[in-house]
Amino acid sequence: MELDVENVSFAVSDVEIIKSISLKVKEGQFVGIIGPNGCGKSTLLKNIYKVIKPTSGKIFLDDIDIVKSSAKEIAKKMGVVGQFNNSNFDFTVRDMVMMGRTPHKRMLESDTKNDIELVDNILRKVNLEHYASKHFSYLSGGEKQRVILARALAQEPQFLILDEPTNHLDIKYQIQILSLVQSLQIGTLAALHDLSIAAMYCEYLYVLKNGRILTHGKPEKLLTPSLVKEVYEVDCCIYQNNDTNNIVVAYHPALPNH
Ligand SMILES: Nc1ncnc2c1ncn2[C@@H]1O[C@H](COP(=O)(O)OP(=O)(O)OP(=O)(O)O)[C@@H](O)[C@H]1O
Repeated sequence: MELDVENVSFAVSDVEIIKSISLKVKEGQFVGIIGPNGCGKSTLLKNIYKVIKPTSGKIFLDDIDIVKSSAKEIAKKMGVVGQFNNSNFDFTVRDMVMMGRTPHKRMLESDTKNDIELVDNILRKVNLEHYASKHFSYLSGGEKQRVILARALAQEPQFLILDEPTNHLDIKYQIQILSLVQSLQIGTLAALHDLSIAAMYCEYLYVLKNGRILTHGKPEKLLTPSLVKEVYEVDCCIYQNNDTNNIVVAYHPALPNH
């Protein structure tokens, strides 16, 4: 599915947090949003996954008007891994992942053999098969993050929204989870903090600053030391690793009184 965001703004008490943002995620593309803390990444994503409503603008997933459609209708197509995933209820890991099937069910419909097999399969993919009967609230941050991704995958989404999905993950799971998402070959829009990781997985990047799109492009062209300086106020060098071909961003430490 293709995401089309057109001139979306969102304001709270007349203060515009995101300003006339337009972006596209084409069929099967993995697109990243980067930018400093507080620039509006989560606010933009929340508009797209319907937690908040844009003050103006249009959001379409293929021909589905996200602003006008019901949350259940959207959940059949779009999986979401949000930033804060604390649950006040003491569900098991299996229960949490099974919740991903809800949009595809009628009220009070019980779990089918297919649902159970699907959930088992996804738990294996995120290395949580031995955690199925553990309580979600007792898990570590990284384990919780993998459960939330597993729940989104159980929705069998045709589009994914990820808000800093690798937040709590060690490097093995960062790579495992993003590779897993990449292998799905569905449209994905992800807010990411780590620029080297963003360059490794994203085909296209949008840079947000002060609630606006500052620039956008393919990582290998877009990411330059001057852009990083402008956006993050940090000096860096950027090179392509000969062994992996990955683009690597290496930061200079800040000098005292800098
Ligand atoms: N409902 C709200 N009311 C008032 N201010 C808000 C609201 N939601 C977000 N903001 C403000 O809007 C700005 C953008 O927040 P947002 O969470 O979108 O940033 P972000 O780019 O995701 O940041 P981070 O990288 O730190 O997660 C912040 O300054 C935040 O305090």
